[in-house]
Amino acid sequence: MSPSDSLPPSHPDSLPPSRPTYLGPNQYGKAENRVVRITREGATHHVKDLNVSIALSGDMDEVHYSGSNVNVLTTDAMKNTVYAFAKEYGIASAERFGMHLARHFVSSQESIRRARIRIEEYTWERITEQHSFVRKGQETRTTEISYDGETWQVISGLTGLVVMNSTDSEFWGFAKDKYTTLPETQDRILATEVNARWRFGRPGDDGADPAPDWDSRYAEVRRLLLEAFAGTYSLSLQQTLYTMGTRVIEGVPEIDEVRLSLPNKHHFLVDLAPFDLKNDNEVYFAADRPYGLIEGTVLRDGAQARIPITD
Ligand SMILES: O=c1[nH]c(=O)c2[nH]c(=O)[nH]c2[nH]1
Repeated sequence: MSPSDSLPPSHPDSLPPSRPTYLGPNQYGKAENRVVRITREGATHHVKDLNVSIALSGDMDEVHYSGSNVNVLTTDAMKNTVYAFAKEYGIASAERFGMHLARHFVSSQESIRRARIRIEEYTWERITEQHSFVRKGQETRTTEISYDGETWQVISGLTGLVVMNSTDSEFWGFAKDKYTTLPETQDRILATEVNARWRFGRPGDDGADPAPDWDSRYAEVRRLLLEAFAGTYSLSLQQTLYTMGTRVIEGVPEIDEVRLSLPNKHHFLVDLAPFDLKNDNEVYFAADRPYGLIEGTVLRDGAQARIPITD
């Protein structure tokens, strides 16, 4: 039974007798507020990444029956509260943050009797000591093998490897037309989900060439991709893509081609000025769509592009 099921429904006696329906359990709120909070300890950054869903209930008969909004705290205000609290109080833990929000809504609004805060937390592990992170949860390893009786082609890869640099990323100097509104930035979060495929130029055929050790190559490519992402001071995701591909080609002699598809997981600084709070690159809205999609192939000198462009 969800908490809302236990709420007493509006009593039919309180309605005009002619009314054929009455309002049962109800709740409302802002779902999936994606908040990323960066805390800086010198050059060492800490990340909290939450998906916060708020559901409030209380004296909400009138808004349903007559449309009167006097008791309605806007879902927009709920969203703003998440971001403002992230700045003002930080996010020590999802539980503490959720309790803080729930208490706030119930105690600050007379019409709100119950608050349910659901939080999903995405955990980030460090790639480097300071500001590069990989999201916990296994990526998917992929491979595609073709053989025509003579020639082997092996294209291996990974999908869903989510990484973030909480600094060392700029984006400015771009072309501007009359629809360009994106502000230039000298310090932004750079986050992406690495989707990579790499083609072995010499896959071996149980004959002359010994086959590569597939598992150790996979581990090596993954490590090189992460190190290149973390270690690149980025002026664009395109530049980071090229560096990542190059690092793999340089590091693994059997690989001739790397294709990367990198969605730009945008993190927008939240404007906290309306609440008299300064956002010093601390509180971000993690948007899930639309997203930039940066794709490209990096080739060893002399190699042909053979990885199909499927995305
Ligand atoms: O690294 C980026 N490359 C782009 O092409 C682009 N376009 C955009 O709006 N933001 C970004 N960021």
